[in-house]
Amino acid sequence: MQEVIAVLGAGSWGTALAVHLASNHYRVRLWARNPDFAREIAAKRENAKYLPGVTLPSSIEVMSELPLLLEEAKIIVFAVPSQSIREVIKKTKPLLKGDCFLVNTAKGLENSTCLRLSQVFIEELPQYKNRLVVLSGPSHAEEVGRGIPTAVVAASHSREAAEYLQDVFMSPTLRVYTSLDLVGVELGGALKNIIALGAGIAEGLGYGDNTKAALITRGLTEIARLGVKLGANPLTFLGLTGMGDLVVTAMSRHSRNRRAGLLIGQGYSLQEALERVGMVVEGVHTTAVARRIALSYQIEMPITEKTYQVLFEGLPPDAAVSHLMTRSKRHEVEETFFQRIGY
Ligand SMILES: NC(=O)c1ccc[n+]([C@@H]2O[C@H](COP(=O)([O-])OP(=O)(O)OC[C@H]3O[C@@H](n4cnc5c(N)ncnc54)[C@H](O)[C@@H]3O)[C@@H](O)[C@H]2O)c1
Ligand SMILES: O=P(O)(O)OC[C@H](O)CO
Repeated sequence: MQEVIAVLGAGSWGTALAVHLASNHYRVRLWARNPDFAREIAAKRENAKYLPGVTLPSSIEVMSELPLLLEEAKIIVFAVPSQSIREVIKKTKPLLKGDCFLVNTAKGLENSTCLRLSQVFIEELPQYKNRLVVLSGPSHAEEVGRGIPTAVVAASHSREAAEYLQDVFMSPTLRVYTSLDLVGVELGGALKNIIALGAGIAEGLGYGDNTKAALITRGLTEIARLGVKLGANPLTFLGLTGMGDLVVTAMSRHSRNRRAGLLIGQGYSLQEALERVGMVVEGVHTTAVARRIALSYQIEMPITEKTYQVLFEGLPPDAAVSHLMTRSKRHEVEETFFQRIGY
């Protein structure tokens, strides 16, 4: 019999990962904090609110009692929004046995501290530093839940931990690579949501594929600029958790960030857009945090800045695009910057 894996968070991603891990023959327990919601999913064998149309195999136990859920769990997968990660770690902390592995799948930065989420884990649970793995990459729940071929990255401070979780998640439909560049992997996963919001806004304004391609590629430049400053390997941003996730989030019909941007571009307020999407839109907090970091390091992030002004300062979306288009002229490749850092 395979190990028990606890998945914390019965939203779209937690549910899709639970289904995937069950198909890899693990004994999966899925945690929904609301007992009625847990009972509903268990009875229907479907998470109709967050992942309709995907059947949960009978081997997945859905529950709301955390102590029961974590009993025997060898691997604990966190799939709640980034701003809830610390709260859920704190709840989990007294129940951990010591020899389990922790997997973070949330993509964001903590608003109150500007920390990457692995830093939040390590602050709360320093003894788990080498048992913590971040799973990231272009992976929409709606596709992973249906077994559509997908490739992701397992990143960790520990090669052994990354390789262990690579084996756990790997399947004929989910290909898993490993990485030791936690900074690059986490920043790529978090910051792409800002650009996806921007791409959605451009689409909502009625602009075309050229505009989106420009936002994606120039967006990647500013993500890498900040990432390198914070210690990431620039090549990580060309990989699955960088370019890969940026492309899928900016382009996919499943993306919550793109959808929220689309609604804002069409004239809805931020609040209205979030209500209509009805699931977490990580890019909103991330835009505010990334802008704060960029200002403190004096890193130029024009798309992030304009997205911030649209979301929080009432800048009309068409004016934001116009500001970006009429910035002072420059070279595309910032040779001096990359030479300075040795690449
Ligand atoms: N949905 C995807 O395709 C996908 C893919 C990869 C990564 N992610 C990341 O996974 C994270 C979760 O996203 P999602 O799409 O599943 O969100 P979601 O909105 O579909 O679901 C979030 C779930 O977390 C629960 N939750 C929120 N706060 C909680 C708390 N304090 N305690 C317990 N439960 C809480 C909600 O009730 C809900 O069930 C995000 O960081 C997202 O970026 C999502
Ligand atoms: O649907 P989104 O925009 O939250 O994106 C989900 C994942 O991060 C895609 O890899």
